[in-house]
Amino acid sequence: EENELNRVPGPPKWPIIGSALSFLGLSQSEMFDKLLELRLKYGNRFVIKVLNRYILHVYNVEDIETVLTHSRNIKKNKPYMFIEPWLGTGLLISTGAKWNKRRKILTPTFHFDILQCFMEVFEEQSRNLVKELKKQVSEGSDVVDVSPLISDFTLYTICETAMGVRLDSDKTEAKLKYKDAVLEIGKLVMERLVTIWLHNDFIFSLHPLGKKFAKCLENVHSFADSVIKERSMSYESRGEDFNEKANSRRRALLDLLLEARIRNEIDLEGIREEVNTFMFEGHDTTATALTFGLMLLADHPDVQESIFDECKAILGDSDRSPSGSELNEMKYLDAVIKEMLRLYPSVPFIGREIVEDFMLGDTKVAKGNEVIVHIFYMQQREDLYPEPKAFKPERFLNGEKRHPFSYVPFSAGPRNCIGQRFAKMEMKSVISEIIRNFKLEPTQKGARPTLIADLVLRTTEPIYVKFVKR
Ligand code: HEM
Repeated sequence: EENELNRVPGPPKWPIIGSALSFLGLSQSEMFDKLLELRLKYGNRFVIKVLNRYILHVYNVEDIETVLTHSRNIKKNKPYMFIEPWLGTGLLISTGAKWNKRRKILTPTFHFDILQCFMEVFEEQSRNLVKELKKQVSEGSDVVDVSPLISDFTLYTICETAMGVRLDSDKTEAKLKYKDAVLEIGKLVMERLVTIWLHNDFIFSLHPLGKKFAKCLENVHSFADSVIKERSMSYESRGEDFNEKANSRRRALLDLLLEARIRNEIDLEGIREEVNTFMFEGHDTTATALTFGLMLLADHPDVQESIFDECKAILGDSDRSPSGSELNEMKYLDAVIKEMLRLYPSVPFIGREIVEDFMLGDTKVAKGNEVIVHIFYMQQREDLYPEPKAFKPERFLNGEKRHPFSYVPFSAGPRNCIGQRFAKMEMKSVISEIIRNFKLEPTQKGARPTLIADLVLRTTEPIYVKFVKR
């Protein structure tokens, strides 16, 4: 039976190698552009064939809805296997019964009440970040490379909330090594993706890139292991007290896992998988969103003033931090964050390997094929968002009707982002704190960085923002 995807347009599908030549040796930014070019050339559904794999790329809202809401096609596609040595089959990568069970164990961590308890940490870390920025500004370094500073903030926050561990100064070196290794892993994985002979695990392990990868794994894993060790020790020493109400703030995701281990629902290897998964997903995605977000704000003083006014209306002249419910009242800031994630969704595309045949309109997508959902480009379609490149938070304020799947920065359906409410609260906390203390200015008005395809959306050059004290 012919594979119906063979009939879908796309770059030439040569025997054996398929379309691989179109991608050979592309840099990460060329790769990003290539996907746009192919869409312009072949339309909102096209197929890339790599060796014997058919990979269907979709940009239509209806197609995206069909793919994301399928209850059994929840398996991640092949490239996710390249990060499996790092994250294991934790929540992001696992599938079937294992995924189901883990999602059940972990869901309570993101319950509304627990998020309220995390507020204290968001607040403290937001204040620390502002303090650090003030220090830099008073020393004359008012133009800041935002990404490293922001990713410190999100890493401290995820470690203290989800892992129950504070990153004190004695961990500075391990933290830096961890962050460098995460960046390096992204580059290595993308390079491997466009170099098909390195898809083979054995060849990769012998290649210099594979050796570098192994070194990075040591660094990320040893950081995660030290966090687990520290938390297990305090968990054991607290004994029965641990569940008392007074300690509830401290009951982090890692504690749920340690408790599940006592009930034999997860083993130590399983805990490592989830700690590695959440440490990465919980810090890098949010840092990316905030970095692009600050860049957009710097370019839009009017939006900054509206955020400032909203904060003032809710908090008056007080300089205390907003509570969880006050953050919930900040509807304008909500719309700002939505618009940031429309233009710069931290995860620009996601992939599935099809395990059960399904129909996409009149095209059968058979078991074994792969589908890529293009969040980034779909959210910039002119027919969905007039003036798609413009940063206009009002889009999300005036009750405009739009298809629910035309906005999916956190994905949707059964495998949506488990941390989305966490991320939004964290972003609101830190953006409001920054805007209450600074006016942001661009170094070059209207400039937009070159984007690259990586584990999350990144740029070829650092993003600089000028901070001026209010
Ligand atoms: C602005 C910030 C964030 C964005 C844009 C984002 C986006 C996403 C997206 C698109 C997915 C689906 C990925 C895929 O199918 O491959 C996802 C999954 C996931 N996210 Fe997030 N995320 C964010 C923040 C967070 C945070 C703060 C956490 C943890 C505290 C987190 C934990 C996860 C996990 C564990 C998954 C896998 C869920 C599953 O498959 O069951 N994310 N996220």
